[in-house]
Amino acid sequence: MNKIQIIVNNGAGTGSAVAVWKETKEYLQENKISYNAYLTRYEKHAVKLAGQICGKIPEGPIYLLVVGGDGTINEVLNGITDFDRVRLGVIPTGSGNDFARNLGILRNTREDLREITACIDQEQNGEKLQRIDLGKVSWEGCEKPRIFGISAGAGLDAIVCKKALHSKLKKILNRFHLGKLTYLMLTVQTLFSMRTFQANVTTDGETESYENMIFAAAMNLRAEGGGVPMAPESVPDDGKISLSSASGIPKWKTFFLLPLLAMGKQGRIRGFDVKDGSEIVMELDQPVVLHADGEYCGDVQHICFHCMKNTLWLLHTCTEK
Ligand SMILES: Nc1ncnc2c1ncn2[C@@H]1O[C@H](COP(=O)(O)OP(=O)(O)OP(=O)(O)O)[C@@H](O)[C@H]1O
Repeated sequence: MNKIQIIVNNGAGTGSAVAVWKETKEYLQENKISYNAYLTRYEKHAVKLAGQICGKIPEGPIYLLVVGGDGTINEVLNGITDFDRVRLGVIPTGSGNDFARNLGILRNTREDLREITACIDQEQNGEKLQRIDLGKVSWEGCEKPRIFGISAGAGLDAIVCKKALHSKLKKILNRFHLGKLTYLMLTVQTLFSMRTFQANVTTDGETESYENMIFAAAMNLRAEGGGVPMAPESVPDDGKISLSSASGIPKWKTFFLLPLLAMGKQGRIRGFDVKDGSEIVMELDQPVVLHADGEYCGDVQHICFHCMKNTLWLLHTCTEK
């Protein structure tokens, strides 16, 4: 069996990452499981590390664990060069952990590791692992399409993600485990200050126009932003992206509807819409902030979301949450 490879972001989350990594090492040593660990040293380092790991294991499955949050997982997904051979395990240590939460990955390190090692044994015994879709987003002038595990999107949530990346408030509130409050505060502030936009959305060849759009989130999994179910019916391996959008709703009304969105009860509200497709193209009337798994991509007008069906093998037995 190839050794387990582990990419660790010790700076993820609210300070618990170091303790989780210590517990992970203890578990692996107790169970005599050999591994190579790589600690991320700077932003985007995990992209490079994932690529190097794929390159140095010439054959057989690559058992790759990520000890980190959604940003680190996104970087790893963008660095993997051989999805057919990689089997990904996640030990969540971030502040949002939407990837893990959506897939029902437990937030108990030892339980997570037991599941991961059981999946490796399962594969060694010839049993199939679970595979999920990934999303890919490209835009005008992008050097390389960006892969996402959870979601990518334009408008309100993307602007909030961009602001949160450099938010001093988030760093302070994170210390008190109140990071989510930053998102709430930024969402309300951004909702009232942002310009809405017009969008032509083509879903698998069928075009629809939306006036005064507030956000459009292309969901690979069900929820983003710390568990907000933007696409409550989304299925992780159906070969489809769900584009969840809000448009034509007065901002004051949207403000009062946000709690319903947080509860996944937006289904029957006029102005909220979910469209499923394997390829979704958006043409916007002005540059709008775009994110992929919470990472800022650019201010863009032409966006293409594509579903990479059944691309990622997981070292988890997923229960959709
Ligand atoms: N040594 C490092 N120094 C500075 N930044 C780093 C380092 N290692 C990783 N990073 C950056 O930290 C960012 C955040 O990490 P991560 O997403 O794992 O944690 P998080 O933001 O707390 O989690 P979540 O996204 O689930 O809320 C990543 O986008 C990555 O680029």
